[in-house]
Amino acid sequence: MPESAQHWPAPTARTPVDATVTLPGSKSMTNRALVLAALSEDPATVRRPLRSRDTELMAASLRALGIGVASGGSDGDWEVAPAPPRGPAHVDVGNAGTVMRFLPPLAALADGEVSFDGDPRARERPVGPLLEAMRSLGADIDDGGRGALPLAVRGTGGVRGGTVRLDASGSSQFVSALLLSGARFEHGVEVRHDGSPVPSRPHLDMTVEMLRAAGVSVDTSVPDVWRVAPGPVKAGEVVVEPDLSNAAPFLAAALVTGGRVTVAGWPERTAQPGDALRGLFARMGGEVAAGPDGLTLRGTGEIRGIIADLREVGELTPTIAAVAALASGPSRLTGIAHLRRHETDRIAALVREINALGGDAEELPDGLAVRPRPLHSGVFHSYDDHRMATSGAVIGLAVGGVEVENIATTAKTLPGFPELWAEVTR
Ligand SMILES: O=C(O)C1=C[C@@H](OP(=O)(O)O)[C@@H](O)[C@H](O)C1
Ligand SMILES: C=C(OP(=O)(O)O)C(=O)O
Repeated sequence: MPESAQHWPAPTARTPVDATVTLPGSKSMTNRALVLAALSEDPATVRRPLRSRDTELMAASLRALGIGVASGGSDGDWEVAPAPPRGPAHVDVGNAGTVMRFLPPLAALADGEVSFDGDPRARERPVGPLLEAMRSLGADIDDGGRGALPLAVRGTGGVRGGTVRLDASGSSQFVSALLLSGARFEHGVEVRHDGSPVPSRPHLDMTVEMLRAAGVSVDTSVPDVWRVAPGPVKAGEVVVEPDLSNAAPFLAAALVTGGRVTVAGWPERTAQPGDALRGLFARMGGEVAAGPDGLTLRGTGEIRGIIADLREVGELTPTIAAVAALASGPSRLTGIAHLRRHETDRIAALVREINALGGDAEELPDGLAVRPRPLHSGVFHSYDDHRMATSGAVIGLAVGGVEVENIATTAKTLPGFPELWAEVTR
C-alpha cells in the first residue's frame, strides 16, 4: 500500500470541543489482572477489561500456556480458569512491554519450554536485567546471550525464588514482572533495585496494590526494595478502571481548542499515572475539576509551556509534548531517557515530527525541549506507536491539514480511536 493510502486526515476543530467521553479499561490494570487471575487458586473474573491488541496478546499467551481465558458476561468481561502453566508453548508479545516482561517469570513456573518473540521492535526493547534476575532466582533461560528476544524459558514446574538485585532504571516492568509471579516462587521474592531511579513509580504502586487485593503479602517498607511472601493468589473479581493514560489526548483536545471534555468514571483514588494529568494540564492552562460525572477539563484559551520531570509518568510524554508544540511559551520535559526504548524512540520521534510541521523541538539527553513556533500542515508519522498517533491527532485539532500515518496503530491500547475521536471532536 502506498504511504499516502495509510494517511488519516486528522479532524481540525472549527469550534471548541465540547464532549463527554467514556474510555475503555486500563491496559496496565487489565494485563496485571489477567496474570494474577492465571496464577490464582480459583477461577477469577476480569470485569470491564480493555480489549485491545496488547490485552488480547496477553489473553492468547495465557491460553497457549493452558490457562482458560474466555469471554463472559457483558462489557467483554474475561472469565479466567487457572491451571498450572505448561509448555511447550509459544508467546507472541507483539510490541507489548507488559506481555514481554510479565510473562517470562510466569513461564518459568510452567512445566515445559516456552518460547517468546514479537514485533521487530520488541527485539530491541530491554529485557536483559529481568532475565538475569530470573536466572539468579533459579530459572533456566536461553536467550542466545543477547539479553533480548527471541528467547526460551525452560520451565521446570517451579522457581526457587529468594532475593535478587537488579537495575530497573530501564523499565519499571522488570520489577512488576517479578512481583506479579513472586508469590508462587518457593521462597517468594525480594527485589532490590540498584541503579538510577526506577521510572513509572505509579505502575509499581499499581502492581503492589493489585497483589495485595489478591491476598498476597507485599512488604514495601524499605525504599527500592519489594518483598513478596510465598503463598496463594486469590484474584477473585477485578474491576478495571478506565484507561487514564488514554484520557490524555481527549483532555488535551479541550485544552488546545479552549473547549470542555469530561472523562466519565474518573476514579476518586487510583494508582494510574494518568491521574497526574490533572496537575500537568492545569499547569498548561486548563481548569480541571472532578465531579459526579467524571473529570472535566476546560480550556481557557491559554496554552502554557511547562517545565516538568516526567520520569514517574513517562507514558504521558507524547501528549504533553503535542500540547507543548501548541503552547505560547517554552517547555522542557526531562527524566525520560528510558522512552528511547519504548514502542519507538519517543524522544527522537516527537522531535522529528514536531519539527517536520515547522515546530522548534530539540532532543535532550533525557527528554526534549519545545519552543513556540507556528505549525503548518503535513504528515505526522506514528512509528507504529499508539501514543505518537494520538499526539498527531491532538496537533491536527489546532493545525489544519495534518495527516497521521498509520492511525490504526492506536489499536495497541485503544481500538476504535478514530471513531471515538471523530465523535468527540465533531
Ligand atoms: O507496568 C506497566 O503497565 C507499564 C509501565 C511503564 O513502563 P516503563 O517503566 O517501561 O516505562 C509504562 O510506560 C507502560 O506503558 C506500562
Ligand atoms: C510504553 C508503553 O507500553 P508498553 O506496555 O508496551 O511498555 C505505553 O503504552 O506507553
